Parts: sequence; C-alpha cells; structure tokens
Amino acid sequence: MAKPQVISEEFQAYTVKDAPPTVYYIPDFITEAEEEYLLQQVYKAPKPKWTQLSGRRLQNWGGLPHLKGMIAEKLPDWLMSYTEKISGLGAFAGKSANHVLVNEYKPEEGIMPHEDGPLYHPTVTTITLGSHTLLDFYRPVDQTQTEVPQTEESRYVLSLLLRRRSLLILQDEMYERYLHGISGIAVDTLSERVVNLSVAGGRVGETLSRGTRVSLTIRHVPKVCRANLLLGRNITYPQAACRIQRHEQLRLK
Ligand SMILES: O=C(O)CCC(=O)C(=O)O
Ligand SMILES: [Fe+2]
Repeated sequence: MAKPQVISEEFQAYTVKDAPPTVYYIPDFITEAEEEYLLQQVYKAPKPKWTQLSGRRLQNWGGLPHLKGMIAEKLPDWLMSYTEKISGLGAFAGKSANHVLVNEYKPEEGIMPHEDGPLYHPTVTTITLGSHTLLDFYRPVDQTQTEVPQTEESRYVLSLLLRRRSLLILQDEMYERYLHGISGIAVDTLSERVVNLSVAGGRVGETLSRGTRVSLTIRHVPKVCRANLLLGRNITYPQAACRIQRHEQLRLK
C-alpha cells in the first residue's frame, strides 16, 4: 500500500534518525515575535475556554472530536495562518488541519503516557511556546507477556527535547505504536536517550529548568459533520448521528 503521508522534500532533512519512523523536529519553526503573538492570543481567550485537568489546562479549537464525527467549527484566524502553513508541508496527506488543542503546563505538570487514537489522521504536529519540555515515548504493554511486571520504566524507549518555537511532527510507528507523555517534574536532565540533542542543542548531563510551556497540538480530524447537514430536512442515518452528536456537544459546553 502506498505510504499515505508525504512531507515536502525540504522537510525530510529534519527527520530524527535515531528514533523509530517517523519523527521530524524543526527548530525555530516560528520567530520570537510569532511566539509572543501566539502566547498573547492564547491568554486572550475568555476564561470558560479553558478546561482544567489534573496536571494541565487546555483549550479546544475546531470542535470536539467524536467517533460519529466532529461538528467542525472554524478555527480563529490567529491559528489558521499556522495550521495552513503546517498543512502546506504535506503533514496531513494533502488535507488541512482542522483541530487544535492548546495545552498549558506549569513546572511539575505533565501528561500521562497515552495514544492519540483513531479520531485523527495518524499525524500529530506540535508547536512549543514559552518553555522547553521532554516528550517521553513508551512501548505499549505487551499482552502476551505475563511473567515480568511491565513498569513504565521498563517500557520507556526514548525522549525528544522540544525547545520553544520548534515544530514536531509524529507519524507512522511513532504515532501508531508508541505511547507519549510528559513527566510532571520541574527540572529535566538530558540523557543519551534524548535522541534529537544534536539538532535541538544540549549536552548529556545538562539540566534544564522548566518554565510554563504552552503547546499547540495541530491535527486533522477526518470525520466531520458539515454544519449545513444539520439544517437539512431529509436526514439520513449518518446525518442524524451528527445531529445527536451536536446535542451532546452543546450539553458539554
Ligand atoms: O503538549 C504536548 O506536547 C503533548 C500534548 C498531547 O500529547 C496531546 O494533547 O495529546
Ligand atoms: Fe497526545
């Protein structure tokens, strides 16, 4: 089968070679002025736009992804110029990003190892603002292996240093097989397991104190309900599913 994702040739040079396929890490993807602008926009959002979770808070833009389809909402202009730029690299196989999660982590905050799952085109792209972090990768629990306990530590594979203003693109095995997470610590120690040090800059043994990091996780949700279907009269099953879903989403707001 043909490989569905094709990143523009110019960006192939940013492939992280010491990681399983496929990681692209692009330092200084945005300028300092752009970083400041994006942070300003994020913090301008009204308070109810934030959802507080344990260990981070988030803003959801573009609609709530759902197995039955996402009721797509237009992304605001301040995000569009960046999502278009990333879609233009070919990150979503010619489709345009239509969903952005903004995550904010204070020092000592993080996100449990997880998979991003089937609601998205199998690509995740992340712009890092404000502070670096280490994104850690884990093998999934091996269901056939019952004798030895499988701790997080034993499943840990590698980390990526995400500097502020960088862009990360994950696809293929790195998206589909491995779990990713951020540990809730205040100071990172760089080890030889941080496989992109030569490009991200940093020495083994060096420590980096975390500040507040804001990440923009930019994705393409293939299954969307078009708003005009919701107004139509001859509603067929999938359209009805979207309609039901719309009620669910409104209740969640
Ligand atoms: O903040 C990040 O870089 C990771 C966020 C993440 O994994 C997610 O939102 O699914
Ligand atoms: Fe994730």
